[in-house]
Amino acid sequence: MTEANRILLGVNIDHVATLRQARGTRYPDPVKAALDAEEAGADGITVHLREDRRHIQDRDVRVLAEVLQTRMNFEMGVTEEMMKFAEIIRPAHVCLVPETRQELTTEGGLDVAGQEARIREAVQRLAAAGCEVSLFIDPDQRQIEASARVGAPAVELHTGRYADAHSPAEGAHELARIRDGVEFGLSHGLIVNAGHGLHYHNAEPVAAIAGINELNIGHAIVAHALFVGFKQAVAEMKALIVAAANR
Ligand SMILES: CC(=O)[C@@H](O)[C@H](O)COP(=O)(O)O
Ligand SMILES: NCC(=O)COP(=O)(O)O
Repeated sequence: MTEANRILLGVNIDHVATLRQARGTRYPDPVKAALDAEEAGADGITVHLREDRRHIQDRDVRVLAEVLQTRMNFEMGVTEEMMKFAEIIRPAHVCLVPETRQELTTEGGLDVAGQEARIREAVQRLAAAGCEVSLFIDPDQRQIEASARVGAPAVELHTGRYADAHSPAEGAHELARIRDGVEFGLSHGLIVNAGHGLHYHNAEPVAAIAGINELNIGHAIVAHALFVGFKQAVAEMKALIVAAANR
């Protein structure tokens, strides 16, 4: 019997909170979504506490830290406010992401190469708080090398350009960049995750890349959950990526 290839699914619940914040209600509760996701096979829960608090709120993160059975992947911008918050919450994983106020969603990867001293200091502070740090970067050799140099144990490759490709040729080109990035990251001793913009029709080729550790997927799961329920949406995505990783 051959051993199955392992691939983890991190479920991002930000957009459950987006729906709640649209009306300032108490529902839908991202904490309930997180617990349902765990029951349905999520390996971790991802939340992005944005500086403008457009979706996830501080309280959501505090409650999740107390109730999650799996682990939290806390996405944050590299600001002193977020650093202090993470040092209090001490999530198992912290993913450092670039953030700009006006963006609709995270537009590109973190420029680690352009600010190594600042990112190194953040990685060291978070590691001292017991967090495993990953850096959300474009699949770019220069950024991967810089991520290894600053001492991050993991990177998450931004799959947005692949997801937004306008033609099959562009999609294939972006997928090849991700595949090369995974190989390059592994050769530098990094744990390599990926995510952003992945959905039920484009996640399989990424999941099939050998050596990839985890996919973080949110918007598409939340959208599908409207029609099939949260647990079913998570279970379908998990089955899809596990099958792709073992094909
Ligand atoms: C960093 C990242 O890719 C996720 O946080 C994703 O962007 C979901 O949050 P937003 O849709 O607010 O960007
Ligand atoms: N880091 C990517 C993530 O958490 C999920 O992004 P998306 O699936 O909501 O685009």
